[in-house]
Amino acid sequence: MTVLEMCDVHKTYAEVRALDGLDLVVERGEIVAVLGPNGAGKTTAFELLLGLSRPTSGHVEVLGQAPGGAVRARVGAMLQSAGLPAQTTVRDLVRLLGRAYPRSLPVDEVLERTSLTGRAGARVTSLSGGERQRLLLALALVGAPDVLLLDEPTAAMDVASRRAFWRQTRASVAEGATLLFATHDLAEASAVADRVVALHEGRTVADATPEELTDHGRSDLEDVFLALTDEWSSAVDGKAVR
Ligand SMILES: Nc1ncnc2c1ncn2[C@@H]1O[C@H](COP(=O)(O)OP(=O)(O)OP(=O)(O)O)[C@@H](O)[C@H]1O
Repeated sequence: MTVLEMCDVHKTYAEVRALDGLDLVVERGEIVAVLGPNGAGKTTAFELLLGLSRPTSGHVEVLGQAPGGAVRARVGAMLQSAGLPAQTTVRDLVRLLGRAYPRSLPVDEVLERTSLTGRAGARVTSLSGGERQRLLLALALVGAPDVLLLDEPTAAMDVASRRAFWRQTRASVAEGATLLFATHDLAEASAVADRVVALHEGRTVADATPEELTDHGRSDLEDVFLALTDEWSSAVDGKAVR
C-alpha cells in the first residue's frame, strides 16, 4: 500500500524554485531517508506532506488522501522549526497533545519509550538539546501515528542519544508505522533507512537502497552523493552525464 506519494511536484517561492519536479513514493512499513544539501528542498517536501503549504503544481497524497485535513491525525511529525510552550512540563505537553488525537498512547508509555520518564516534571526550557529532540519525538508518537515524518530529527544529538533515538523510532516502525526522515548525515541514512532518496535543487537525483548506491565501485556514500549532484549539475548545464 502506498503511504506517501509526490508526483512531479513543484513549489516556487517568489524567485526561488524550492521543488522542481520532485517524485517520491513510500510504501507501508518502509523507512526512507531523504538526503540533500542545504536548500535541496527537504523541509519544503515535509511541509507539503503535512498540508502546511500547497504545491505550485503536481500531486501530493498521504494515505490516499490530500495532505492536512482528516489524514493529519494519522501523521506524527518532527519539524526543525517546532516551537514549544516554555512554561509547560514535559508530561503536561505530551498529555495535552495526546488529547488532540482520536486514539492516543498512554502518556507514561510515550515518556518511557523516549527515555523521558525521569524528566516528566521538567519545564521545557530546562531541557538539553537532545532531550528537547526526544520530547519532539514523544509529541510525534503520542497520537499512535501510521506515518512518521521527521525532519532532521537527530541534528542536536550526541552519538549515544542518536543510537537510542533510532532504537525507539525503529520500535514504532516495527509496530506498523511508515517513516520518512530527512538528514544530512549519509552514515545515518545508510544505517537506518531501507531506501535513500537524494534530493538536489528540488529534484530526486537518486532513489535506491544504501547497498545499491555504493554498488558501483564507490566505497563511500558521501562520494556517491557528491557524484550524483555533480552529474545532475552537469546535466543541467547541458554537458554529458556519465
Ligand atoms: N517560506 C519560504 N520563502 C522563501 N523561500 C523559501 C521558503 N522556504 C524555503 N525556501 C527556499 O527554498 C529552498 C529549499 O529550502 P528547504 O528549507 O526546503 O531546503 P532544505 O533541503 O530543507 O535545506 P536545509 O538542509 O538547509 O534545512 C531554499 O532555497 C530556501 O531558501
